[in-house]
Amino acid sequence: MTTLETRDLTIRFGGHIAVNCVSCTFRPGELTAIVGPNGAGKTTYFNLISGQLRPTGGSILFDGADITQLSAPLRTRAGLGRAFQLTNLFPNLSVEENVRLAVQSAHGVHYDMLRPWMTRRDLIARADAILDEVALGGRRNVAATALSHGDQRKLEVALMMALEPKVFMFDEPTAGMSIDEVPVVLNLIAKLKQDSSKTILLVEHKMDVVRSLADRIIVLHNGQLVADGKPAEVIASPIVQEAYLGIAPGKSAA
Ligand SMILES: Nc1ncnc2c1ncn2[C@@H]1O[C@H](COP(=O)(O)OP(=O)(O)OP(=O)(O)O)[C@@H](O)[C@H]1O
Repeated sequence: MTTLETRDLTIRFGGHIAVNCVSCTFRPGELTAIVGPNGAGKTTYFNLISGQLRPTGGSILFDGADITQLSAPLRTRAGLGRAFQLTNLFPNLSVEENVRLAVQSAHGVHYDMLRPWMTRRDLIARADAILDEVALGGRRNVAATALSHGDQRKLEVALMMALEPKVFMFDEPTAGMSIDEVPVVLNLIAKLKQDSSKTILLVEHKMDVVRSLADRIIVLHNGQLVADGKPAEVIASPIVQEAYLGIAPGKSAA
């Protein structure tokens, strides 16, 4: 079964082809790491899938439906989860308020003067559980904008979890985090993996993170898909050794 598929997905910026005819399928219960050197097209590929960019060629299928022309918000509503950027959210609201709003949105609960949201104990409990999972319970009353970089990344993950998507897309989720903050996010992703109905895509530079989490690795290089397979096979392949890890054939990877 396939949740998500890109067919010959392509985008040109002027004369430069940032993503070049990438065909790939993503399945539930599988965490696919997307790796490749700087400028390989990983983030652009993510932006195409989540709808931040429109392709110049090819198509994207989600649950069998062609979503190539669907807006980013509609893709989110359909179940494609991409970590939010706090600038697009409510930076002056507290951590707790942000998570509650995301939970509320996921359950289709809108502002209702006759029924204050505080009566929805189930949704409040869900928001509290997510805050605990991302280890932000102690920061619940802090304005999102006042969080440390690491805590902001955790809040982004919390908001994505609150929306209960079918596909989770993580773009370097631990980038810029201090060493003691990293395990919280990695453990969260590992926990998400236990739900076999979820499809997880992870763009990641750190090979130790990729090794510990990935069921499969795809490699982008100059916008093209150059390798796709089990982590051990892909890491050992000559193209990854040379193009990505910068290791001459015949030598072993670190
Ligand atoms: N909006 C844009 N306009 C023009 N060129 C762009 C645009 N976005 C990306 N590019 C170019 O497309 C190529 C792929 O960039 P992208 O950010 O997707 O690479 P990446 O693999 O995510 O790199 P990194 O690992 O450094 O984040 C780069 O050459 C980049 O300069």
